[in-house]
This record gives sequence, structure tokens and C-alpha cells, in this order.
Amino acid sequence: MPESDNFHVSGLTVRAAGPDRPALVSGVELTVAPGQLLGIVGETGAGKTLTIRAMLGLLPANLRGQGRVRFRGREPIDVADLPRLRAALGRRITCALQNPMTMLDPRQRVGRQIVEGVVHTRLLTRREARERAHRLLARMGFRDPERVTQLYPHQLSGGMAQRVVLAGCLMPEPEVVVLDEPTSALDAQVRVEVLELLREAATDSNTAIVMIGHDLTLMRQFSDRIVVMYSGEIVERGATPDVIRAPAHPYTEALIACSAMDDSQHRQRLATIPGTVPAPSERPSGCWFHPRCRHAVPRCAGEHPSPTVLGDRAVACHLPRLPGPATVSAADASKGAHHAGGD
Ligand SMILES: Nc1ncnc2c1ncn2[C@@H]1O[C@H](COP(=O)(O)OP(=O)(O)OP(=O)(O)O)[C@@H](O)[C@H]1O
Repeated sequence: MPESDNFHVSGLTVRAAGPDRPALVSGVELTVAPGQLLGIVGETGAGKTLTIRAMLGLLPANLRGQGRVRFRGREPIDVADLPRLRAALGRRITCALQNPMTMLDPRQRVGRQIVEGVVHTRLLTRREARERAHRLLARMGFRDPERVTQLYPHQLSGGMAQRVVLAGCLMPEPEVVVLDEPTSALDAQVRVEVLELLREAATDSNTAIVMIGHDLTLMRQFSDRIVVMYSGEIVERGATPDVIRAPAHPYTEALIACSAMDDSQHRQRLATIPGTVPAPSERPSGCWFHPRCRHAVPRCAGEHPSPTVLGDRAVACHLPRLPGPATVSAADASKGAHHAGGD
């Protein structure tokens, strides 16, 4: 698949309106290929939600986004150009944000809600849309999709609502589906099932998925590539198996140590990373992670690290633990090389 088929986000920055406000998110670059799943991880306050809201044109009113998104075969769209961005929403890009119930209208049967969007945008006739809704609901594990379409949201369990919303996301056969903790309300077993179904459906229709999640175990299982954010910046990115097997940033390493992964057989109990992500106005000098980093050296307190790039792997750390000798500082990387800190 050519690179130009990927969904791209470049130079994404989010700030509160007004002078001299620190960036809440800065310089985020993402690329996701058709049919692939890109996971965004990081603790509370890392900037994950604002990143996806900015690329959807759904930032809170007090915030402003800069940067560009590019859909397959299209000219880039400036994220400040909300009319253009929102014209893509529901067609080229769909989303399920944190609580699925809030995405459903309590007064309407769910079938109508799923079908009307694509009929309204004239992507399909009502009959075609109904047929597709039934197919997708079946795909999402409903044995009797027709009956489900007759239900009102209050008649759905949390797991059912989740699967209905995800089926709705796939209705227009979008290029990209964006998910913010899509399965957080579900129990572990249902969560894995839902993600398996979603993954399969997305692969079949060549839909790219960008998914925020706290659970690294799930990310390891379902994502192809992973981006790790800290205080509004990408600190590491790469192919998921590489990042999980050999994290190059101490923050990624700490996140993995805190997750319940099987690899950590020697770990007796779940660890936590001491401290919290600094608020944007309280970032320390140097590397923003350094006060919490067990590998920090004096340079880390004085100088903000530029990302080091090795192939499609990047890490923003003064002491990156990347394999092989040929690490290249992003500042030195030649034109056309991978973006620093981006994915
Ligand atoms: N409307 C807003 N106005 C000002 N600051 C905001 C606003 N929304 C979020 N922030 C700040 O931006 C930073 C990033 O927030 P964001 O919600 O993107 O984090 P997150 O990684 O999604 O966290 P979580 O996992 O808790 O959802 C945080 O410091 C947060 O306090």
C-alpha cells in the first residue's frame, strides 16, 4: 500500500486561546495505514484526547488547534479550518468518544440512528443502509441484528451500546475510525471480543483505526503501531512489538512495568510511576519526564531532548536505548526522513 494512502496528521499543536499560553499538545505527527490500528498511550493529562479532538475538529471552545490532516488522495486540511474538517466527519472519518451512551440519542431507536447518518449524507439509500446496518451489527456479534435496530438506547447494556456505536462508526466505510478508550466500560472478556470484531471489520474494509487506550496489554494485542505521549508530546513511537519488547524511552519502560503484562513474570505486584504528568504550565526545565525518571542524568534537567530517529522508530530522550549503532538525531536527519517524534 503506498504511503500516500495513509491517513496523516502533521505538526498538530493545541493551545488555549490568548497570548503566551503553553501548548497543551505540541508537534504531534501520526501516520496510519489502511487496515492498521495505531494506539496512543500515556497517563492522564498526556494529551491523547486533545490530539484526537483536534484532528476531528471537535476541540472545546476555549482551545485552538494548529496543524494539518490529510486523507487518502486528498489535499491536506488545516485543523483550524473547521468547516472542511467537519465536512469529512461522518464520511471519511468517524469517532466513538469515551462514553458510548452519550453518543446515542435516547429518544430514537438505534437502527434509525445508525441508518440516518449515511442516508442523510446521501452515501446510501435507506434500504442499502438498513442492509449494511444489519450486516455490521451481525459483524459486531449480535445474533439478531434486526431486533437490535428496534431497541431504544436504554434497552441496551453497556456492552451492547458499545458495539452499536462501533457498528455506527463503520457504517459510511470511513477511511479512519477514531476511538477514545472505546471499551473502557466493558468487562475484560467482552472488551477483547469487541476489539477482535472491530479489528476484523476494519481490516476487511481497509479502514485505519486510531485508538486511545490506557491498557497496554490490549494495545499489544490489537495495535500495529504505538505512540507514547507525555505532557502533550510524543516521546516514543514505533511498531508495537518492537516498542513493547524493547522500550527505548524510560517513560515507555515505566508504563510497561505498570501494566499487567505476562512478560513481567518476575514482577511481584503492579508498580506505579511516582509522581504525575506535569500540567502544561508546570513543566520542569529540560526533559519534562526527568523528575520521574530513574535514568536521569544532569543533562536531562537542562536540555529538552530532540527525538532520535532510527528507521520508523523515534524516541525523545537524551539516553535512548535504540538497537544498533546507527541512531540519527532528528535534527541531523536528511530531508524526507521520518519526522521527529512523529509516527
Ligand atoms: N478545555 C481545556 N482547557 C484547558 N486545558 C485543558 C482543556 N482540556 C484539557 N486540558 C489540559 O490539557 C492537557 C491534556 O489533556 P487531555 O485530556 O488531552 O489528556 P489525556 O491524555 O486525554 O488524559 P485522560 O487519559 O485523562 O483522558 C491536560 O493538562 C489537561 O488538563
